[in-house]
Amino acid sequence: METIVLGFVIAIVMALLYVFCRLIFSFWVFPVLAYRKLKRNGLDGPSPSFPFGNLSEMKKKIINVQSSNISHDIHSTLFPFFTRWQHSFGKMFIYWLGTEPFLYIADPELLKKLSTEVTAKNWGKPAVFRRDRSPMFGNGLLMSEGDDWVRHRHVITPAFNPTNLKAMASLMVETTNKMLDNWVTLIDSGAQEIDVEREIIATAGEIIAKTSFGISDQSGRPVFEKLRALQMTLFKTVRFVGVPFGKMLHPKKTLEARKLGQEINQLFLSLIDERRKSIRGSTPQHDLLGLLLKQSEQGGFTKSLTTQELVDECKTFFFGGHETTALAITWTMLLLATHQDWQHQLREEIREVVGDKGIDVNMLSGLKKMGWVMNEVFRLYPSAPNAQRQAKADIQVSDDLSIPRGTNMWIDIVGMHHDPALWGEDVNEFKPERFKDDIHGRCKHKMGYLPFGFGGRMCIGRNLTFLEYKIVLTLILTRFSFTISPTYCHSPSIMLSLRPSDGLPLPRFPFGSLSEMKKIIINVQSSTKNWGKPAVFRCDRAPMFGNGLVMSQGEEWVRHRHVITPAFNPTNLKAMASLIVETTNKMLDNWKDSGPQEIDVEREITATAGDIIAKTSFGISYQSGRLVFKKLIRTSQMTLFKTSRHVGVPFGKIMHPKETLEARNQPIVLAKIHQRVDAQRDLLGLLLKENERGFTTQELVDECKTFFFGSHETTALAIIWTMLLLATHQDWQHQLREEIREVVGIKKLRWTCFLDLRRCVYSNTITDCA
Ligand code: HEM
Repeated sequence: METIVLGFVIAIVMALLYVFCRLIFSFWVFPVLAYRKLKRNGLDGPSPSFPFGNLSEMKKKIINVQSSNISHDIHSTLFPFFTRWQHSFGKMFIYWLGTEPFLYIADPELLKKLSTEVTAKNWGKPAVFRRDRSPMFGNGLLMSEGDDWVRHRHVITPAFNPTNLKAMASLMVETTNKMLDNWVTLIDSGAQEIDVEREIIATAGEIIAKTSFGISDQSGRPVFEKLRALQMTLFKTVRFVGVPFGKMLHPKKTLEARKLGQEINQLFLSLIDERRKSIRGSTPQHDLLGLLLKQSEQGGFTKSLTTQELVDECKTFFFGGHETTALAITWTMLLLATHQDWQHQLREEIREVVGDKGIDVNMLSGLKKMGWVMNEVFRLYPSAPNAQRQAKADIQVSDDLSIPRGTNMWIDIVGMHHDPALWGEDVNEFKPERFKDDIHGRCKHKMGYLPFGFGGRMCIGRNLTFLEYKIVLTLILTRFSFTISPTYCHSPSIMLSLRPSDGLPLPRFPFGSLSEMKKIIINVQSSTKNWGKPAVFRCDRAPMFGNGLVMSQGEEWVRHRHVITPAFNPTNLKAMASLIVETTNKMLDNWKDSGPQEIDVEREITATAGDIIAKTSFGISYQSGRLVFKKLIRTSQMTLFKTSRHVGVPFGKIMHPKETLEARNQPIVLAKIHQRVDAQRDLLGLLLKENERGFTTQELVDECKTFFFGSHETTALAIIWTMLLLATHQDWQHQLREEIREVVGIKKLRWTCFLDLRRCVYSNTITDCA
């Protein structure tokens, strides 16, 4: 017995020793050996500390620089540590992400030598990134290595042949026009600003969903929302990539990323399943997914992809295929807004090349200047700011430089694109003419300009990007012109890709046709989005407003505002007018019939405004509208604001348990929502439509409450105060009545000055009031 126990203990001790040794070797011995080898080659770098490497220094220095002065010198603000280390150690040095040494490269000559030595198949990707980014890209083309990479690339390449790309053009035009029509509606409806970055990303997403996966905006939207959430989880938080057990420092984020990754996998799995079924029944589609499936079913062993590989490719293309292009267009809008001469030149070019006819793909190559602008935008603001590699074998670069197997490399694309030694002293200036007669933009080294990577692993989607970029920009420039607001704040940031950290909102702007251009003001300062509401009020007033538009913040607010704005476009507003007249006349008839006794005007007008909003925004009857309204106002407002409460005091609500419970009014609103099944174009109709696309029922309830309260009482009070002021300023009352008589005419006024109101809430002197 003792021998068994002893044996058991020894086995455990051995196992623990083995795990310990492995950890020591993985996190200490191997990285240090690789580091020493690199140092022997004369490479140096900042001193690391165990186990964070140089991370603490890197994180400390990342400041989100916001400036009203638009400087394109973004390398020194986004990567100040790289700029500093470059000064000390040159364009090639070693730095550490946790316990992983990285060879930093901003030297095009070294890249050239590496590309000649190593074939695409023999490049690996740093294991630390493959693991970290796996919820997003899995083992898709971007992350795969060796023979796997060859197989994937072979299967995917035909999807980007010119015939397939051309076939995508009409969908691109259609989807972009839909976005631009929406801008017009938003402008007409008085929207204060449009977040152009968000709009363009959504449109690029729709384009990739339709063209590569043959799915509608509606089915693609959940994928994008989850991908976006995943991107936020992975790249917006301070994380410790490369630090042993670094994920454990953020267990919540790690689990969230894993969960989102799995949910996205599930969405794609069902998409793939559906397509598999439909392929058997009908002719296969020639989009990316169609090709992947066809190859997988007929391609034989060398060409087929497993279902998991298919899912990973879908994720890679969904993400990689829309955000990068959308960001390039967004940065272009910013640069054209600050360089009106170029905006003008491009518009002129479009006029000459495309004219008033529809866009023909064959014409796009004639848009030469647009090509220069595109290249210059890719230089100054490359959507993919860096590339990573891992050496799969020792690389003998030169007699005195050998890069050992397993070395991770970080290729600083932004660094090279902003290097004055390669581009000259005007490196940080927007000068598209650099690319006039030279596809490398007169860069002193051909490998100094790498917006799409290099060698055999160059971006597979670049031709799709060129096509989409030119189509979208042509349509935007044809319908809109734009300039920049003096309050613009420039703050590029990295969230895997290079983006404006606060989006690119345009405040309401007029639009014109190609022949009649007007100014758009670009206000890239997203102050509205960044305003929050005091938490103490958000919590206290939750029964009344929930997290509806009045109380929502940040991205949530942008999304809600975006959904709701179309409900207030002129067509919808006009349609409300007859209901407003009818409901008001009903109230006035009631006043007339009420005899000489007093009328509480405040109560009457508030109730009528409530009825109006019930009918016009929620399409519900006078009676049911009144019920909701009464419940909301009398319970919430009276309970919340009429009693003396202890807002801001910890557990203050416990001091008023009755009012607190009474203020919860959600069920009545929910019941009303459930009754609505029709598809009207009023506010609730729009919200319900959005509900099907991801607006939660709670958000729906909160918006209904917000609008029920916010939209009737405020207007009613304005009318009531006007009545009081007109009652005390008879001259103005008279002038207004005269004006109405002139403008509207006597026939349309059913009665003026008929009522003899003895009392209203604020005054008992109002007489002859209409
Ligand atoms: C402005 C647009 C784009 C930019 C700046 C861009 C940039 C890049 C860069 C720099 C790489 C090389 C990464 C590396 O070497 O580690 C790359 C690879 C890749 N890109 Fe793009 N890309 C763009 C658009 C697209 C589009 C539209 C798609 C797909 C529809 C796409 C899919 C991919 C894929 C799958 C790879 C991996 C290729 C491989 O390793 O074989 N990209 N891209």
